[in-house]
Amino acid sequence: MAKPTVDYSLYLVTGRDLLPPGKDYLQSLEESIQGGVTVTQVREKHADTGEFLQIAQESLKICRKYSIPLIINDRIDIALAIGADGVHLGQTDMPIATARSLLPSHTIIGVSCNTPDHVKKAIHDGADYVGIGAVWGTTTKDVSGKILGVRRVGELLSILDGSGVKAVAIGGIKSTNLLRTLHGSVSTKDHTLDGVAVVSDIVASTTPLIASERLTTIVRAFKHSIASPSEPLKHIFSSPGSPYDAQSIVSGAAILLDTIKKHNPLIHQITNTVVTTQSANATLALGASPIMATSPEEMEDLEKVTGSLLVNFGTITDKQGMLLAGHYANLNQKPVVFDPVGVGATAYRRTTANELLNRWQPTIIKGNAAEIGSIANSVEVQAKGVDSTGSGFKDPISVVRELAKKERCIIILTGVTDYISNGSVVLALRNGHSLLGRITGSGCMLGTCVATFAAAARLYSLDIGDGNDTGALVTGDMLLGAVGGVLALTVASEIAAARADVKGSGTFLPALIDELGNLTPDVIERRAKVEVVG
Ligand SMILES: Cc1ncc(COP(=O)(O)OP(=O)(O)O)c(N)n1
Ligand SMILES: Cc1nc(C(=O)O)sc1CCOP(=O)(O)O
Repeated sequence: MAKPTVDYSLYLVTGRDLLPPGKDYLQSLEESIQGGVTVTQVREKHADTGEFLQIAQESLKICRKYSIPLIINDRIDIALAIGADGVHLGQTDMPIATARSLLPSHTIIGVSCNTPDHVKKAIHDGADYVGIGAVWGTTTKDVSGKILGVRRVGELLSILDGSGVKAVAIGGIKSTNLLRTLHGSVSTKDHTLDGVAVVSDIVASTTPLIASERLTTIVRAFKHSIASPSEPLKHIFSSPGSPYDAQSIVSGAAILLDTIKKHNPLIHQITNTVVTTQSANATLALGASPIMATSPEEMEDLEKVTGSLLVNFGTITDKQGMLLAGHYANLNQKPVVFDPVGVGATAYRRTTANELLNRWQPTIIKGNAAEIGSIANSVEVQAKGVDSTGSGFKDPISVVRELAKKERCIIILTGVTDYISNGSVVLALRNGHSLLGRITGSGCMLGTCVATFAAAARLYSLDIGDGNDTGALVTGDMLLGAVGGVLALTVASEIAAARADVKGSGTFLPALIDELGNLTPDVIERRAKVEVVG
């Protein structure tokens, strides 16, 4: 008998303790399957053998009725007794080889993994799938000291690349963090999860059919979005699928300025106290509206109405607000721009950056060489406070491309030449003026401009009817958003610096705000110095 092909998309792990009062276990299981559960594991941590056997037999009948596989947690004897399709083994349970020798050859065997060594061993021992967890915190099981975060799930998936072993993530997965879980848990070779294993978000629901339908819709949308990513601004590029060329990029970025003025998006900025006013003024000058809210209590409401979010942690006083804002921005498919100011300077900043990046997916990360180096775990460029020392990376093109792939977002590396990559194309932008380096917060204003253009990139995609990808974390061509934001500030700086009334940095700042306000798509296009360099 051949091994069954298992669809791991929505893997229900049962938990009778969590059923709402009055909800019957078998009724809940059947409704969950009707809502889209594709495989079920019976997990009984407190039942004695007789009770476990009975629950397993009854569960099997329901799974057979809907033709989905049934897996037994820990107990080989129960799996054998009922003729289950598989077993799930923990790290301290029976070794895979022993289980295989006892079970029919077509039995699916899954194993829990929390470290790279667990994954390597699972591949070596011939596991059919691994359960990687805990991805988030959960109250269903004690996972203290074992919470991985989505980015480490991605690292474990990288070990599975090419092995053929399937993978689900488990631990704290809910409809509210599912899309983030799926998007964040990806190997550098684009190996994604085969599915997610869920207990409480389904079992604790009074309406498990609706709960599993909600999860199924998200998993399907994600799989669809990954299989058929949307085209960059279609009408600008000569033919569908054509590679980016510098002229099309500049045109696509420049027209976003019209979109900003048309929609006047709200740009939510959690930024540092040094630059709040000038960042808000830069937003207004571009034709958008700033909101500089920081209280955690308002993030859920705010991210429904914003155009984009900027998280700049020059002064980290609002960590809880930052965590929630990014979470809700992801949930509402809004672009998130992360400006990890001075991230290399202290251990606290590094830990905070890690925490934020595990909680939400940035759309764009923008930083100087020291900041980008720190996020990339490189020691090539040293930091001095919030500034870089030295001239930058020997090979900035590879740095931005690799980091964009790893973090699954656009990377902007600022400097005399700015480099931008989406993980495949790398652009060099050579606009700007040295006076930018003589005012405080010009880097932060750049983040503001990028967030404003990112909001426009999303709105543009909605305007042209291309924003319906519910499986994407954000829609719109964010490479163009990044380029537009950088060009706006750097081109405006050149025009401001050339004005007769600008005598130095003091007169430069107001002139810069004026010239941001005077920009037109034509001016940006004419003055842009953009080159595809990789
Ligand atoms: C799919 C999946 N992944 C991981 C686990 C955890 O199994 P284990 O480590 O054996 O812990 P217990 O479930 O026995 O508490 C799982 N059950 N399913
Ligand atoms: C059974 C289990 N195993 C985990 C692991 O990390 O191995 S976490 C977990 C519980 C998952 O429950 P919920 O979906 O309610 O968070």
